[in-house]
Amino acid sequence: MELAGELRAEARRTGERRVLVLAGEPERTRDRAVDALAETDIPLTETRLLGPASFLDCERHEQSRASELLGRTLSAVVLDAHAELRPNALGTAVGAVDGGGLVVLLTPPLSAWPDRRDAFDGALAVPPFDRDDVTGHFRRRLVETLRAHRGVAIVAVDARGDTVEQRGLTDPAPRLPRPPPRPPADHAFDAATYEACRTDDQRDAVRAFEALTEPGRAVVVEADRGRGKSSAAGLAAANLALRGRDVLVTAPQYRSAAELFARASELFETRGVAVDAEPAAEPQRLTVAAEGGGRLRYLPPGRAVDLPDEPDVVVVDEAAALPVRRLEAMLDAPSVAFTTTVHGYEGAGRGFSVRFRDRLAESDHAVTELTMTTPIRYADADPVEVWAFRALLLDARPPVEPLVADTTPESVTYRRLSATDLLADEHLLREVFGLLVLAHYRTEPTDLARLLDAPNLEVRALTHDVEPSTARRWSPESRSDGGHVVAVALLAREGALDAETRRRMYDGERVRGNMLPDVLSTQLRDEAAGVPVGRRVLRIATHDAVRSRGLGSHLLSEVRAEFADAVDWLGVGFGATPRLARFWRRNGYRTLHLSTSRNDRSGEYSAVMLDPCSAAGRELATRHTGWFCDRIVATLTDALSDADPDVVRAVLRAVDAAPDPDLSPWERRLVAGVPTGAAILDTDPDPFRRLTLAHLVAPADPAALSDREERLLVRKVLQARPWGEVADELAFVSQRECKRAFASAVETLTRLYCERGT
Ligand SMILES: CC(=O)SCCNC(=O)CCNC(=O)[C@H](O)C(C)(C)COP(=O)(O)OP(=O)(O)OC[C@H]1O[C@@H](n2cnc3c(N)ncnc32)[C@H](O)[C@@H]1OP(=O)(O)O
Ligand SMILES: Nc1ncnc2c1ncn2[C@@H]1O[C@H](COP(=O)(O)OP(=O)(O)OP(=O)(O)O)[C@@H](O)[C@H]1O
Repeated sequence: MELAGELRAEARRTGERRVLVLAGEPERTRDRAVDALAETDIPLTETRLLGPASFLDCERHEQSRASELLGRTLSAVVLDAHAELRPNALGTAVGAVDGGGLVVLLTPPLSAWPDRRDAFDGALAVPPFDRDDVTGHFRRRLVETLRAHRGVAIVAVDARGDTVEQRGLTDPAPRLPRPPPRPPADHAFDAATYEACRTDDQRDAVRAFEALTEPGRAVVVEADRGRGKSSAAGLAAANLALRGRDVLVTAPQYRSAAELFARASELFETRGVAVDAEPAAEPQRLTVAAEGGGRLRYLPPGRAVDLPDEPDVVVVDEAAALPVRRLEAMLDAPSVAFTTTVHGYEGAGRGFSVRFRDRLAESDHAVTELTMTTPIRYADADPVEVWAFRALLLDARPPVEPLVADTTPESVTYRRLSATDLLADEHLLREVFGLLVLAHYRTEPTDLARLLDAPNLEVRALTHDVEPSTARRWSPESRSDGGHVVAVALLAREGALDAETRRRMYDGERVRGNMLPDVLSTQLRDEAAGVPVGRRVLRIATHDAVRSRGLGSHLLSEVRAEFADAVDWLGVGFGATPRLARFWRRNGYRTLHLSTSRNDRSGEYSAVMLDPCSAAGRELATRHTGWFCDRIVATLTDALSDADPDVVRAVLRAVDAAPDPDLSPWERRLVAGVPTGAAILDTDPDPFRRLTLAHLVAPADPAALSDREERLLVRKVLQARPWGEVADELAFVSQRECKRAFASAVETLTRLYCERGT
């Protein structure tokens, strides 16, 4: 097959990538792939195979282990999709191939592929659904994009021979090589640094990093993958070290920061600067040998948060992958840089924006922000990037702000969007997916497949209808009524599980989907929790230009109106923050559980809340509320002793109960002795805990205690923290002062809860 050689030649000439699809029976396409690669000059050392069969003499991984390819620079990746296609593996495969390289995709005959159910589809079939309930929309759309996009060759392979359906050659006019960037007009780092930059974007990023020379600065660089942000940080970090700064670098794995260290080492070398490197294949510590020289060191995030040896500058690479709590800890350094990937082939992460932006803005650091767009590893106009971004919706965005700016709850329409509706209208699909991406930590290509094909998921949205003057032009086949998506909710059907599934779940076996029944039956030991049926709000997001206008609440009330007669409960599990807990409470959801370990990604404790809709739902909620009230005090002094007091307050306030402190006569005398200084908490904290719980869950007078008094009760009484620590945290001038405030709070609680009926 000469086509492969031609594709490779064109890819090399243009610095772009090409895709070769070989469609047919597994063995035939595998044989063809071997021939095709042999026809190119790509060595097997620069080739990887993703799939179950070892038919090429190169490194091979299962699709589930595609992440082994992340950050690699390869000339060819062969993805064998006969047994299954995992969308994440497709994204990762494309992302790992450099300009000049080929992605080879082995598939069943394309016309039949969408209707076949494969192993990945099996994973979308969560109980009580089975594989036949899964649809093939994602793959149908994928095939359409393969057929429609430039740079994609399709060859049908069958017993009669090969049929080239499309050649994938684009015959581009020769392009002038990109001129190297010139140093900026004024710059503090030397010219050699700027000469080492590959693009104007990278130069601008390095220039922005100059700010870190001073304390009190923060620099944020956002880019899609492969734009050279780690390298920019490396060039800057080397300069800071040359100026005597101690630069601490952290990243989820050293692998990501390795490029940063590589650029820094190269710069030291070109400048002829002697460095002491840690003697290892991958030096993680470089110290400038000259007098007054600084250093560059890597520490994993868990150690970096303590800022050992008080670094001058901290560089956090791939910040979106770290929990917000860790990012916050870095703000204690004099200057900090954060680089984050917005659209990666393996998924888009907006965690950084979602929760950290506000905290950064509130910090004392002056913030400089920058975006890098020009790719470095392949040419700017690479058609394979265009195809992959479209096929996997990696660049989906919500509508631009002016289109939605005047939205109100009165101007919107509630819409039930089926997968067919979404597929019929690419704009609508992009807006829905874009909103989900923008508002959440991590959205992967697999999430798109799930949205389009999983039988247990439903999409509900609010659209804002546009005035004719601002309405975008609709293509003739578009079936949308012209509204723009301003809020979206993704709902998962859960529960209604048969006895056998419930038993397996209760015994600790993992049952896909069904997160709330799973938590309630396995962890909270209630086998019957899987009987009622519900809808879990898997995600909800409002366009950030129109938040806090009641749209999220409006969407939830429409969802309730639609489902109240059909389900036993509506529910949610989310990384609890005070604002979010308040949002759910105001919308009628009530706490049943607060997890005892932090979520890996958000770093928050997860809350489970329910809004019962039927007698069975109410029964479920009532018994779990009771158990929650019985255990939460013990958990707060133990596993949850470090939970944020405002999270604890907000989560307790959302409990649907009125716990009775029920103090014995002796306990009342103990509590009554505290305001006068006669008695102390330590004698028996238990009655104080019951009083505090009663007040935080169902206050007799919600304004009786100040926020600070309530935090003090959480920290000291519920979480049993030492007086000194509590006094410091709550900014009391002394422990005495703190104890006095405690005595006064106890006096209020006594008045509210102990004088009744005595
Ligand atoms: C299962 C889950 O999806 S949980 C995660 C929820 N989603 C997110 O955190 C994504 C980002 N945030 C958002 O998209 C929105 O802020 C939503 C969906 C939380 C709320 O939507 P809105 O349309 O703003 O809600 P609405 O106007 O009805 O209610 C506002 C209340 O929501 C809460 N809220 C508003 N903004 C935020 C925010 N950025 N983060 C958390 N809570 C918020 C507050 O309690 C707010 O009340 P306030 O304005 O008096 O402080
Ligand atoms: N100035 C440079 N000099 C030499 N190589 C560079 C330079 N900038 C980028 N590169 C190369 O381009 C590729 C991408 O760069 P880098 O890893 O810095 O980008 P990134 O935006 O951090 O990407 P990722 O998100 O994939 O980690 C790397 O292979 C790197 O070696």
